[in-house]
Amino acid sequence: MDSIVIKDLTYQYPTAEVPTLKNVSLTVKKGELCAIVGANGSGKTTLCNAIRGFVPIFYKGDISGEVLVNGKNVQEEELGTTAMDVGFVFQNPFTQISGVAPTVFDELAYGLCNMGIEPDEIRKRVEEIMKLTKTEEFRDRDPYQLSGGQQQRVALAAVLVMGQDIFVIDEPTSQLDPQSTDDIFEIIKLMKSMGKTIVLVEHKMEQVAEYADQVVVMDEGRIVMEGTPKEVFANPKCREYHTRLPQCTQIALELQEQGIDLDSIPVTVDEMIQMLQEKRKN
Ligand SMILES: Nc1ncnc2c1ncn2[C@@H]1O[C@H](COP(=O)(O)OP(=O)(O)OP(=O)(O)O)[C@@H](O)[C@H]1O
Repeated sequence: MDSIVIKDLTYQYPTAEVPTLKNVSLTVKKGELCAIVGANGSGKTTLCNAIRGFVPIFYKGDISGEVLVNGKNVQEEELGTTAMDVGFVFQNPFTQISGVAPTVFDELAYGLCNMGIEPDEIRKRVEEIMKLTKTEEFRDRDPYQLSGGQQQRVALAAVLVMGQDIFVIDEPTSQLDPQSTDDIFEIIKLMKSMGKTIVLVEHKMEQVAEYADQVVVMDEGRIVMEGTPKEVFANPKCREYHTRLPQCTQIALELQEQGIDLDSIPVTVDEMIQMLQEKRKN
């Protein structure tokens, strides 16, 4: 089953002279992680905003084509209704925090309280998600006094607790150090294991190669490449779109350019190890 279906979407902001999204078509299957990559300004965030219905309902502007989320046309929904189906995580966790909850526990409970869920059920769901996301250690702390990485973990836990099936996560690790980035990807891995559908904008290609089922490369508002991480990153065309490659892919391509014969181009460290082991055997 498909969670998100985008059909020939063209969108222009009211103040822009040209469309920001041009004839974008994309299908994300239920339970899969679709990574959107591409240069700054290529339209990744605008595409995310189209999935959650903010484009055009909030931003206005001209739109043609369709965005279906769980079979519903988001342009026909009222602003905010799509949030019942799609959980959204922003680049800056500071903007995600409600500002009304004195502790991390209350922050996680806040959205559920607004939905009118029974207190016992709220407590149960919050405890469970805090355990799964390893945010228990912050439970009594003020969300604003956490580090950026800790805040981002809380932001992910706060959307996960709401129970939607689809998450749109826009550059969650852009301000984080390597350890905090790994912590965020542990939660993304957890979301995948729970069968969630994820659209992730991310510039860290090692993690994209490891976790994505589908990679979409955007350039100047168009989808210019699409496929599995291997299909996209091992294709030399990828380099034309200002997209950095996973480090091991980069090394393999450079070895090949130096005349070293490789049987395949790896996109993850595991694949690279396997390839070198097989080469040693032959
Ligand atoms: N509210 C707006 N009004 C007019 N133009 C906008 C608006 N928001 C974004 N744009 C323009 O749309 C284009 C795509 O922006 P968008 O933020 O979607 O790109 P992006 O790929 O997410 O970039 P980044 O990697 O820098 O976050 C840019 O040229 C940007 O200036």
